[in-house]
Amino acid sequence: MGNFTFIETPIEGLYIIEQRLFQDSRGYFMETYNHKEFKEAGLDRIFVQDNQSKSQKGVLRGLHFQKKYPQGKLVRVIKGEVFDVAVDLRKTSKTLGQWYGCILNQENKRQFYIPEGFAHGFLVLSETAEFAYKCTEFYHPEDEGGIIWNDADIKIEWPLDKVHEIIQSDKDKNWRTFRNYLR
Ligand SMILES: Cc1cn([C@H]2C[C@H](O)[C@@H](COP(=O)(O)OP(=O)(O)O[C@H]3O[C@@H](C)C(=O)[C@@H](O)[C@H]3O)O2)c(=O)[nH]c1=O
Repeated sequence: MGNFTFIETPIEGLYIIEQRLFQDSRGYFMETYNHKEFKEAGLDRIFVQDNQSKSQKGVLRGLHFQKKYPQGKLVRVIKGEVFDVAVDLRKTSKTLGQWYGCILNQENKRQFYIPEGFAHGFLVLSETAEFAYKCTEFYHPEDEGGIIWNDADIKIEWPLDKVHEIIQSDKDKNWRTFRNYLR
């Protein structure tokens, strides 16, 4: 039996991943990535960059993607809690424009696998959150794209009742709409 459970979501290619937790008197141990097991689950990807960020409550990062150099992302929360969202931007997908969101926190230790072709973002629900992720492509700042977080067509149900204010970068306040992206 493997250490990972891959849970399908309503959007093809998006997975919630749970790991076996080995607890003992010292604390716990878990694998967070295992190429063989991911490959057996159909996620035969090479990750080339690992990132980590810390954010205050109410911080909303996203919705980001890269155009010519799309990134698959394996994301998780080390400390705190976020509402994490992926939006299907694959132009031939039957779920184009649909979103899926999940709670990632230090207790559930869930990971979220977001393949290439999605926009990604998250809202921090705890006082602070430390977020870590692996990417299948390098960061190309000149190639970065985005969709506005509150797009009227995508209609993400952000849990805004759990934060007092939304804190964003100027870049993230000014992304285009999904309609504009489709043109
Ligand atoms: C993402 C990234 C940023 N940076 C630098 C550029 C900038 O000066 C600083 C902060 O960048 P940003 O404001 O774009 O960081 P951030 O808003 O955290 O961007 C991230 O958001 C989430 C939602 C994602 O999905 C990620 O792929 C990534 O786009 O870090 C890198 O050097 N390498 C990277 O891979």
